[in-house]
Amino acid sequence: KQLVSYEQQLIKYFQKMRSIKDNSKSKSRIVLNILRSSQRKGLLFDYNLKTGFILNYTVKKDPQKYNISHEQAQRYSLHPQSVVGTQLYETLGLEGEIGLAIKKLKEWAAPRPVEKNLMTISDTVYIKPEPLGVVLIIGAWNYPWAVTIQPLIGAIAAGNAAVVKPSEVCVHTAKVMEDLLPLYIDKELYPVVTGGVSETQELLRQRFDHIFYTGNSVVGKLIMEAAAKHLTPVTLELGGKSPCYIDRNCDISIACRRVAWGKYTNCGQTCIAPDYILCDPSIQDRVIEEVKKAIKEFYTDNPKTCPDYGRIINQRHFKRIINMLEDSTIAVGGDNDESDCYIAPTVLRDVKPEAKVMQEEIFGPLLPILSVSGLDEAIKFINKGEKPLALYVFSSDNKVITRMADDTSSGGLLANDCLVHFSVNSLPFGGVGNSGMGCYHGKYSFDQLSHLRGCLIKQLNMEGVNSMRYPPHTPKKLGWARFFILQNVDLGWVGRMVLLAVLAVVAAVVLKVSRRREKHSPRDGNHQRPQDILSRHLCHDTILLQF
Ligand SMILES: NC(=O)c1ccc[n+]([C@@H]2O[C@H](COP(=O)([O-])OP(=O)(O)OC[C@H]3O[C@@H](n4cnc5c(N)ncnc54)[C@H](O)[C@@H]3O)[C@@H](O)[C@H]2O)c1
Ligand SMILES: CCCCCCCCCCCCCCCCCC=O
Repeated sequence: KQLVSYEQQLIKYFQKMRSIKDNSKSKSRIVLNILRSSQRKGLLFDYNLKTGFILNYTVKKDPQKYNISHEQAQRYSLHPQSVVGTQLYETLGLEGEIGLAIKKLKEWAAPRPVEKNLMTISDTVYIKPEPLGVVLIIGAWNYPWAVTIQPLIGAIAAGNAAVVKPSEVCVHTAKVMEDLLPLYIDKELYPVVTGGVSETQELLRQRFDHIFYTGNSVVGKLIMEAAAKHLTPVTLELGGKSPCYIDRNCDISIACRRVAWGKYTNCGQTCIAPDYILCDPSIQDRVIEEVKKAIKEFYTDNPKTCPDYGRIINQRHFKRIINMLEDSTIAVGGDNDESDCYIAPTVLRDVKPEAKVMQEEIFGPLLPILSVSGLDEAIKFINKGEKPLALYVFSSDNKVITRMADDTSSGGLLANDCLVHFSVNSLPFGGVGNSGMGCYHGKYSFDQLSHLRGCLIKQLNMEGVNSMRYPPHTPKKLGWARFFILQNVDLGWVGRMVLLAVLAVVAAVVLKVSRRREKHSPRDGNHQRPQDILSRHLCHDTILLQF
């Protein structure tokens, strides 16, 4: 019943929207009004809740409908992962984000009172989150649901309309999104636009209120350039080489199992995969052995036939990754099959910083090991490169972890594990420097896609207090202004009222006295020494503070 009346309301609004031609600003404003009340947002989420999961099952169950074979569905349509893997790595996170947004939306969207100073003590001072308008979401192919729908959840929660542009590289997923999203969320508020680079470029020529892009740093610069033409703010979720330091002092077997999971999940095509290992040469052989053991444990002796081991997304990427092997020594794996886009989980030993595999983000199942003499050298090496999206450190010594955290910078830092920080929705997820700007997940998505409007509501009374800011400006008034502006207060409601009354009386007395004095002295005739003025003001401050 509720949904029916909600839809009727929407229809009414859409009719109104259609009558406004070519004025995206007012159109989006009307869109926003529809979405503003949290109850309505809740209803939208009820629609959305179904989305990710139905997408997953529908295509798996009925791939013919999308004109693709079961094998293609397995490989490309949702994820180059297994059916269960897709849920673990993609839709589980979406479910969590949707649940959290439903639970917290009222709190996130509510006005946020802020600290006050003496000047604003009797005013209402707060931050009002408001929608930005229409957001353009450009997704990447490697976790197509996670990186496209998760920003959409934030956009909807924050009350925006959004244009969704899935990556053309995962062509089947894009088709599925285009077909199925409109069945569960409103196609006028959240249209899906498919297509390749030229379609994305055409979209980028339009004026949006925010662009949320996930993909590589080269295209990230083009996105920012296009956005600059309209002064549109951007979130750039980029990639790069995420280092992984394994300290001598740690349980190497557990560390390597976790690193192997982080690296070979989705065949290494994960933005936060550990790109390479830094370790002392004395533990390299042990590391290789333990990673090898983990590969066997996860993907059997023959990963090619293991349903949990993925494939490279296409032959262009396959060739790019194989080329990186050229000047390095293979310690584990290395076998591959171009016709099947298969590259075995691979470990490379004694890799030099100049090696091909170290020149760009690998984004594939190759794990180079580089020697460093210890933590200092590891930190130096990391700091020579661009700031990474993720930084991993494995150690049983908390001092090592703290030093790594203190002496480096990265989008996120994870000690003694890989990838899982992505699933913690109380942590901001995003890059820094070359790995991106802005962040999302949980409340951060809401804030990222909202305008945090600073609001100060005054009354027209208490004009006497304002005399200190009106000309003629005098050192004395400045002293008072300093005091009123620089003192932060948190006295509670009763305390505020008492202090306010006292201050009003004091201000009135002080102003009366100073006006009387000004009457008897010329306006510019102030010959007092600065230190006298200062000490007098300090004295006033002290008296007032005693109140
Ligand atoms: N930080 C993150 O959350 C995150 C998540 C996933 C991937 N990534 C990074 O993304 C990269 C892999 O993705 P990709 O870049 O191969 O994805 P991609 O090729 O799918 O490109 C991403 C999007 O950019 C658009 N695009 C491509 N070329 C364009 C151009 N010239 N102009 C305008 N738009 C263009 C595409 O249409 C697509 O929608 C890796 O570097 C990875 O680390 C980052
Ligand atoms: C106690 C067992 C809990 C198991 C939780 C497992 C959660 C796994 C979450 C991994 C997250 C996958 C990373 C996806 C990154 C997508 C963006 C980059 O490409």
